[in-house]
Amino acid sequence: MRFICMECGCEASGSGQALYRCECGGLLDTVLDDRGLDADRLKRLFDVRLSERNTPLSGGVWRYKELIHPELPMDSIVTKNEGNTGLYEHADLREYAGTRRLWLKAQSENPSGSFKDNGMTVAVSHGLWLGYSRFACTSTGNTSSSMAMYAALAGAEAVVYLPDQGVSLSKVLQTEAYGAQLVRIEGGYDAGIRYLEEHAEAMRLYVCNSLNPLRIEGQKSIAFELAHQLDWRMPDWIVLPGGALSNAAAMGKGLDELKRIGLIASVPRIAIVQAEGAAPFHRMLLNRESSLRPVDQPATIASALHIGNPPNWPKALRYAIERARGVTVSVSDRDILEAKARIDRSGIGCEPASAAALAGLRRLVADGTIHPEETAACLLTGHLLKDPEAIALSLSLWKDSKQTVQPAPRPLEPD
Ligand SMILES: N[C@@H](CCOP(=O)(O)O)C(=O)O
Repeated sequence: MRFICMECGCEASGSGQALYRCECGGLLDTVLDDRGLDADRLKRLFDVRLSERNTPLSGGVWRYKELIHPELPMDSIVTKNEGNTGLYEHADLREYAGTRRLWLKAQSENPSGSFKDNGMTVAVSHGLWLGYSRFACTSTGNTSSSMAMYAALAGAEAVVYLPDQGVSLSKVLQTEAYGAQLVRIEGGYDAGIRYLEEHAEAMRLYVCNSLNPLRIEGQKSIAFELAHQLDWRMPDWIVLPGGALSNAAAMGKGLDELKRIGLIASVPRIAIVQAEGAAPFHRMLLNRESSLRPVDQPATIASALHIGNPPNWPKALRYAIERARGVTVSVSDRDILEAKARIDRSGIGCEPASAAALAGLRRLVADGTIHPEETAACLLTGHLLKDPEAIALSLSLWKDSKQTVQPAPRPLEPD
């Protein structure tokens, strides 16, 4: 696997070592060697693997191993057959969004309840291959739950630098239940990333946050599985929530590779939806700025979007905006809760961050960016049970909006 700096273009090397950033400070990106990859042969291979049950390559990530981590030895793979998640259509949600067709890809059905598993199985497997036995992250709760689960499966140690702001209690409990050691830190996710960048190497900790390029490689599988489920014919738009922007970066990179190999005919456009109180990337593009100005105090009901300084913005810019002709939009917490209530009542269900995708799609159709005749897929990133407080809030919003004065029952007339 080759690691190239996004800033200076240098190739980073360091055998047996975890690589996150170049010496110049730029993010590292991986380059897929697509020589010899034949689209028809790959399609047949992926179909065969899909038809198998409970083999390491039958899951929705490692099924696409050739496009994710070709050289990783099979005995380093730690997997729970993650991916293989549902793709749903629901008439009420399509009507609410206003598009001709709408699919919802429920990464919330992953083993730890979020899309993080797609990337984490790859990051942890790669770390084990390099010889690490201690895995670390900072997190608003989904990343830590996922990392703790895979570390426990591998019999390794998990250390979580837990922010004292913007996390959901049930996600923290899930992380602890998988046996992770929790170290409280002051500040939010952004402070945690700064801490790990400074100290992880000295503590021989393998960092599993999405600034680790292997996380992005794993998350590309969401694009691959979506394409596979739709028989390699993609919708016009893919709409996803933007916090740390790993999803946007991975989706854009995955689509770019699918197109290059000839597995899809064209790259769908990407829409990134940020919460109004944590929208530095949207603001940067809106103001045509060339670099991101962090939001000091992110504020949103969507715990997974509680991020003011998304580390992956250069990758999201390259892959989701430039190569996938992407757009950004921001939505209010109220919009998020309203969309969440609809997704929950459709029987699919999700956490608030995921609902931002549907709220954003509705906004983009209303403002004319997306045409009603176009088709879209929204990515649902986390499970409904991840954030119980938000369930209560969206339920009361739903009940208020539906409250009508019931006519008093009439007494029965005697015959
Ligand atoms: N929502 C995330 C925050 C971003 O984490 P990362 O894994 O992309 O670094 C979380 O669950 O922690």
